[in-house]
Amino acid sequence: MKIIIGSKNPAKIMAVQTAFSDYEAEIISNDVPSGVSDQPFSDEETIKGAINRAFGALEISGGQIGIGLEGGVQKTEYGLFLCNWGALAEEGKSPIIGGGARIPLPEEVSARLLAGEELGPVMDDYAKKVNVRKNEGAVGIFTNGQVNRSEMFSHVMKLLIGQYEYRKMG
Ligand SMILES: O=P(O)(O)OP(=O)(O)OP(=O)(O)OC[C@H]1O[C@@H](n2cnc3c(O)ncnc32)[C@H](O)[C@@H]1O
Ligand SMILES: [Mg+2]
Repeated sequence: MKIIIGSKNPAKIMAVQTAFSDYEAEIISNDVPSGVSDQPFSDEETIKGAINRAFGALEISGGQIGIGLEGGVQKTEYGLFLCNWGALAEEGKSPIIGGGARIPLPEEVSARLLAGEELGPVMDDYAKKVNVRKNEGAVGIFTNGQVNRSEMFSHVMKLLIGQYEYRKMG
């Protein structure tokens, strides 16, 4: 089975590899456009990005399964929350969707996003680190390393693969 991930981000790739470790699968990664803004600003937009990446990955490399993982933020009464969504695509079928853990962002970070900046660079600046988005992620920083970005996406992957298996059982 050939599985294509619609991203070259190592935190995402690691999550997909871990999730499919019990499968005999060839896993390929490819940069695929999300078709939504670089900084998605709602669950809907983030889900759409994940689905676009999943089908885009399938189209580019012609495997059996395309995976799209997308990060965004969602406004709530309690502040701006991190949101992360995943989609699993199979040719001719409706996409399987699953969402990740969510936590609020500190006011200082939210204000910059609301002013139009992207979370990736803002996090590097805030944490005084390089490439936070490819490593522990915002979730890793704000949970003191208890849950890093790859673990968060691993959980999303379990939700996707579980639903994929359930669908296959008929
Ligand atoms: O290469 P791709 O797959 O695009 O990976 P990415 O890190 O840009 O991730 P997304 O496009 O899914 O995320 C949308 C935006 O939010 C940022 N982002 C999302 N989650 C993050 C996190 O946990 N830590 C830091 N930045 C994050 C990311 O850098 C983008 O600006
Ligand atoms: Mg991106």
